[in-house]
Amino acid sequence: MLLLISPDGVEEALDCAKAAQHLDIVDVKKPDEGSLGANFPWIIREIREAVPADKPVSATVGDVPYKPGTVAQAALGAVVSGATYIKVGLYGCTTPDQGIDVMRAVVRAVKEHNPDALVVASGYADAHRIGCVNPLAVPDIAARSGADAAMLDTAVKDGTRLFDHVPPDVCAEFVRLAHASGRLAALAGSVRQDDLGELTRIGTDIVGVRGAVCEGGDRNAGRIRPHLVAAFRAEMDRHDRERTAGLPTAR
Ligand SMILES: O=C[C@H](O)COP(=O)(O)O
Repeated sequence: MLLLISPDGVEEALDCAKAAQHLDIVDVKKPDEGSLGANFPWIIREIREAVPADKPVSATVGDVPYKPGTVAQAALGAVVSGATYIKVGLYGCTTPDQGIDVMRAVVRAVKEHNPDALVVASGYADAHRIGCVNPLAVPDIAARSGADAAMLDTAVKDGTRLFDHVPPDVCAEFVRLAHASGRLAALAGSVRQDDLGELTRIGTDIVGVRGAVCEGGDRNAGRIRPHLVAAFRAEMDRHDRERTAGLPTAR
């Protein structure tokens, strides 16, 4: 399982760089603009320069409306700025067809610029609270649009978590559907260390976190701390080892 960490700007990205050996992807977002809020192109560039070259930088394009042209341009901005994972939150898409329209436009805009960049279609575990597309529709949206990964995060960061909205057996189905079409499955949403056993067991490819590696577990007031990133990674590695050894993934 890969670890994606979301700093809120250059200063926190530098802290991520200090913990670079413990993480796999640095994810640029602007939390005060939403769960998948988009940051400025120059911040993506600065963060790309600040983190080691062998660590991919991801950028969120926002909690986007159903406006394929607008979103495609934003996605191009992210990839031009140096991101190689482009994440799109399908906030304003109420049907799978709308999600596919948006993601097809994004895939074309991104891959024409950089065929190696990965496009991530993200839905929301708490979709029922915001009226957007059902979480289990996201793997099919990813497959039919040519995106590389299907993801879930939470839209409302109020302390509720991924498994509060989409229980582990449904997340397992999400992962199964993504893998069935050859996509990666990424899961996030106030994930904590004690969720890692389940996330490992169901075969999650990428886990995304912020709050769990911020001081006090507070994604807003707390800052990302390298020692918390290291501790989170150690727990991931423990579960990975147990899974590889065929042991039950204990908490
Ligand atoms: O993409 C990952 C998100 O930023 C997760 O943030 P969170 O762990 O605070 O919900």
